[in-house]
Amino acid sequence: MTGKTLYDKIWDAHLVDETPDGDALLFIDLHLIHEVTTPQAFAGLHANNRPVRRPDLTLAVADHNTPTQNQAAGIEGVTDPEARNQLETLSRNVKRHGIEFFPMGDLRNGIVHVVGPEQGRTQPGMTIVCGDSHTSTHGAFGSLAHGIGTSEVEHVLATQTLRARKMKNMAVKVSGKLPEGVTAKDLGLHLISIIGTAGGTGHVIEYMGEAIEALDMEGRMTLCNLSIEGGARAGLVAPDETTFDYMKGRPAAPKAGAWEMAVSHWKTLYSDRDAQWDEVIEIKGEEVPPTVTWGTSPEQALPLSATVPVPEEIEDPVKREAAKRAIQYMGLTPGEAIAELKVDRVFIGSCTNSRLEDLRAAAKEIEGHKVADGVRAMIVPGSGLVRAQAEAEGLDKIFTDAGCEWREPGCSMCLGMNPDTLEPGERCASTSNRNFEGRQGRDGRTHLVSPRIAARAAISGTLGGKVAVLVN
Ligand SMILES: CC(C)[C@H](C(=O)O)[C@@H](O)C(=O)O
Ligand code: SF4
Repeated sequence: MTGKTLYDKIWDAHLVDETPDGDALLFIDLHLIHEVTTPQAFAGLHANNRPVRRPDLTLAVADHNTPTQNQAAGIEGVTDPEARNQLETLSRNVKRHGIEFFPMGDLRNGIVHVVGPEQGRTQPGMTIVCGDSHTSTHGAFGSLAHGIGTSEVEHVLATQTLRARKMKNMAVKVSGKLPEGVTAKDLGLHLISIIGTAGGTGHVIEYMGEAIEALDMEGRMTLCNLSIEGGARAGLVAPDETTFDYMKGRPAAPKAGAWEMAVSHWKTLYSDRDAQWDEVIEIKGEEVPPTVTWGTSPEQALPLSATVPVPEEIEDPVKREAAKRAIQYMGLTPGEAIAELKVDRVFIGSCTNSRLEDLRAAAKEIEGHKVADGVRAMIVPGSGLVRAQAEAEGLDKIFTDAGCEWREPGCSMCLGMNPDTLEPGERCASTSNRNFEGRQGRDGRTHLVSPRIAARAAISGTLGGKVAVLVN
């Protein structure tokens, strides 16, 4: 018998039933919900007069369309009628079904993919779903975590199971060490530039190798978060001491004797040496450059030191056309240095990069500098707890002294469903994960980068982050 991958192990442990042609039913250990993708799901339940099967395995937050200022004013302070309606509907639904909810303004509230791990609700070996594609983030703990659609949200609410089909196994092996200053964000974007946005389609990606083992949990979450942008619904990292250290003592983590038992189970969660892989990608850690997207797709990513592609030099006709269009939308000139592009805005936040380590990395660059003239920089912590801890460490002071805006938690300008948006034509260095046309506001231009590069862009005014030497 051949060995199993980590994905195979979690799948097998959660299989309730499977037909011979592969239609399976999986038990779901944790269902995360937010205001945008649940209203119809609850409405469907109510129409059929069904209860929520396991409110105890469900956790709700309000994150996508919450404003990032004056959250203390509550829903009353939300002016957009659609946003307000979604927030009110969620509050009503969680109350009716006895679901734990961290409302806007609660210190524990924040972006769903920051809150689950922070609370210790996300645990190794679990199956985790949410009506949100970046649920892949939670795979950093060695849990099978992926996004689902609204009709599936209704199904999980009603039954605590999910209809699923087994995906394929892809291994991404990263050997050696990442160069100094190169982060999980650079690695994720670099990988997508190699495999493309469809490269992981139909697969679960397991990240492994020395460079992955060396990542902290924040880095692993960043990388797993980006799996969906590479086409894979889920990403995984096998749990290890780094995982257990992060989890220990978190509110929902197992306590006392249960902790030891949990850890000994979690230690069985790895891919066997003789596991079968459908696809293997190998990357040398040393060769991963600081990476930035220049276009309107996460795969249009290049080293920060590169120049904007010249479409005529691209052989593949589909890619050539895509590059032409992206260059036009992004207001670029073929052949110009990416590092020299001037930015108008900087956004440090989103479920990709809004955790404490991300803010620390940004603060390290910004400390003692001022935001460049004409640049507006917004720092949006991923949760109220991240915000409070950052303040306890004085990071907010570093940011505000430099002239950055220090905001309250939420998805914010990652997708601009709240008042935080780009103006048409504005160029933004953003630590988020999507850069398609209009993502951060109509005609806004997004360059996806690490917190380190974003912070340097804020103080230098250019993507490449060279702080101008002032001569007077
Ligand atoms: C609103 C939600 C459905 C969406 C997603 O699933 O990813 C959002 O979080 C995003 O990042 O675009
Ligand atoms: S921060 Fe962005 S990517 Fe993450 S859940 Fe919110 S909108 Fe989606």
